[in-house]
Amino acid sequence: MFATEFLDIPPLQAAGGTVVLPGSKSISNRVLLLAALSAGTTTVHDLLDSDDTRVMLGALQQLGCDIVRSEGCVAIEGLGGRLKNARAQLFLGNAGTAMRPLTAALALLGGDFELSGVARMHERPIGDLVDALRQLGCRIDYLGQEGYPPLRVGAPALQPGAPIRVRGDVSSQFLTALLMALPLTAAAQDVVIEVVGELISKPYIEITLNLLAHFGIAVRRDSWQRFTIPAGSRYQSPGAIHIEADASSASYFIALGAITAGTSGQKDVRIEGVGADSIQGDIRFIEAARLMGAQIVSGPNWLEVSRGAWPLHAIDLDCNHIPDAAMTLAIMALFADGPSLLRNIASWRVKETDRLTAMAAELRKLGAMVEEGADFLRVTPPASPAHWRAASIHTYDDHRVAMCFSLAAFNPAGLPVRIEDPKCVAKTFPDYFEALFALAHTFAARIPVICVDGPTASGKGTLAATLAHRLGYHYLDSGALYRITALAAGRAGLALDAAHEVAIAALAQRLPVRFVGDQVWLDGADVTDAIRTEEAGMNASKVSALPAVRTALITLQHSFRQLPGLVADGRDMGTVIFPDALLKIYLTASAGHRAERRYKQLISKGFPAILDNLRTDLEARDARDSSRSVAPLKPAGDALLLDNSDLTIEESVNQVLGWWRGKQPFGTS
Ligand SMILES: Nc1ncnc2c1ncn2[C@@H]1O[C@H](COP(=O)(O)OP(=O)(O)O)[C@@H](O)[C@H]1O
Ligand SMILES: Nc1ccn([C@H]2C[C@H](O)[C@@H](COP(=O)(O)OP(=O)(O)O)O2)c(=O)n1
Repeated sequence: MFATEFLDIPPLQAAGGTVVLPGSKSISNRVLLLAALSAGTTTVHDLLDSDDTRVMLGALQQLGCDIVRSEGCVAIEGLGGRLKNARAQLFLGNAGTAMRPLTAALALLGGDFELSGVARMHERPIGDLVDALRQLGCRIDYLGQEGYPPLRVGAPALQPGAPIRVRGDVSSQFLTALLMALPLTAAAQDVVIEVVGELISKPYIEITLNLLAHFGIAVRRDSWQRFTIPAGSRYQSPGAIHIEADASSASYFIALGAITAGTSGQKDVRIEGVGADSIQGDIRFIEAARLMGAQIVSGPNWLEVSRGAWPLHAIDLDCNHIPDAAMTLAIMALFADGPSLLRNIASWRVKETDRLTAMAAELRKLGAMVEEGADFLRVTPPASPAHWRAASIHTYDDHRVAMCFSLAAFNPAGLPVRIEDPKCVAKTFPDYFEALFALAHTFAARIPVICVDGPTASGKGTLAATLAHRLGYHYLDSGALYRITALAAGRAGLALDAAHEVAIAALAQRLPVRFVGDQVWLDGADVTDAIRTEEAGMNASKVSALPAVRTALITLQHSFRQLPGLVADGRDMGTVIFPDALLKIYLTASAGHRAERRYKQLISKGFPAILDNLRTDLEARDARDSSRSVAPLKPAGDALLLDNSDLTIEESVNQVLGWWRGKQPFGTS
């Protein structure tokens, strides 16, 4: 997951390959609650691991539910309709799929509960559900603003009998919450729910009914107005259940296939985990994508998508049946041959954020003309590539805003897109950007590189690794490659001199090296510490002076240039390996400072060190690195010099991040 302040996505060119999608949030949280209410143990396979499911699991545990996780599945021991803990303070984050159904279930089961969430959750209405539950005799009090969480739930004085009326035109989650909870009161008589007003998001109700059937509750539905839970209904665990992948998440990859030409190796985008026969309403996004020109084929649990019409066809569509996935249509509209109208999407206003306003504001930043109505959005794409803008997309703590706007990186103007707070995707798809980058392709020249070159112990590694961490970029420690080569040569019995240049270069060419987090593996052995000694550094300096060795390592170094970007440190990153890098830093510090830093570093790691010797050695290494014939250590002509003798690490990092921001087209957001 990218937990950075922002993620800059370089201009993307093409996409192809297979993505395996995470489980559906809607199905996951429904199944968790139903499993908890049931008698018996339910083993849940492919459960989504995300913020919202963690919130639900945490709440169920607080209520006394036994939950055992193992590889690929979670076992829930059902409470059989009786809570073990009837007092709890439940913090439910921003998970509507936890707040609403838990409110209903706990209000019927009775106890002393407080349900709260993040600030945005306290702005999301729940009054219609509370009103419906109060008709039954449930005791629910508002602890803040009337009609919104946080709530206190007490013991009910249930008066079953009359039909329960609930509004259906604000959020279908109210009806879902009642449908999932009311079987608790249906032991002796039928329970009837009547929907007041036009029911929105019907497909989500279909998911609820489908899952209830899995758990032994056969709800009778009369049109979309009246639902009857038959007397004698009892939750019964199905034993094991598989969670379908999230059809709303599939929308980003369906759109990806529709707007991109395939890569040379792979024509289509293949999506695994969900097929056209999914029980999720958002799967009907397929129809909308086809209307816009996408070519889609499907089989059991998979979809394959490729570009058909290009540019895409503009559409005029009632999106009430696919409220979440419709956000992706708004981004596809940027690539259409005229204005697209997305209608009947008023529910966007009460989601994670006011999505109508948010989408309009962010689409405009990209250069689109957008008309925002009470319940519609009209998107006119930028008139030509020159009308596109490089935008920093504010994401409003809304996972879907972050995910759908990433696709704007395929703009024809070749502009990057900045996604602010990219970790908000954790709500439903923590590894979304990794999945996107695994399929997306762009020219290497478009993948940004920051080079940090300089003498030993100037702090290159520290600076480069920190920059990479802060930007979500890959990190190349090129010195490590020379250190590993020297180690491998030594282990092969080769003297590190010109006489063995060809043999050492041959070793370097097929270096069996793997970087795993902070660890370095050579041929199956952990060499992380072995390459960090001063002797290893000196040996690296020796092999690095051999021209054939340098040539042998070029391809390996270039292979680190991957989406979304790279920070590389060494001696010749800016001069030889990545001469087109957007930002080149030449980092220095006085020999005295450097010797002292290295001394402290070695001592802290438990390596013996003598300060004077270190200084002599590093000056010898500087001299060799700077005077060799090939790729000598020197600043690139366009490098920015940074002497950090008197700077802290944080000051150096901030200085370079400031330079980096100054080179981006997004302004200083
Ligand atoms: N600006 C700085 N001020 C003080 N110490 C630093 C600074 N930058 C790095 N260091 C410390 O100096 C030591 C050497 O840094 P390192 O990144 O390994 O250097 P290099 O990669 O250039 O050899 C580390 O212990 C690091 O914490
Ligand atoms: N791009 C590079 C990186 C390192 N080298 C050589 C020269 C250096 O003395 C050794 C070791 O580099 P490394 O960056 O690991 O060394 P320091 O951490 O700066 O002490 O490798 C090189 O020639 N070119």
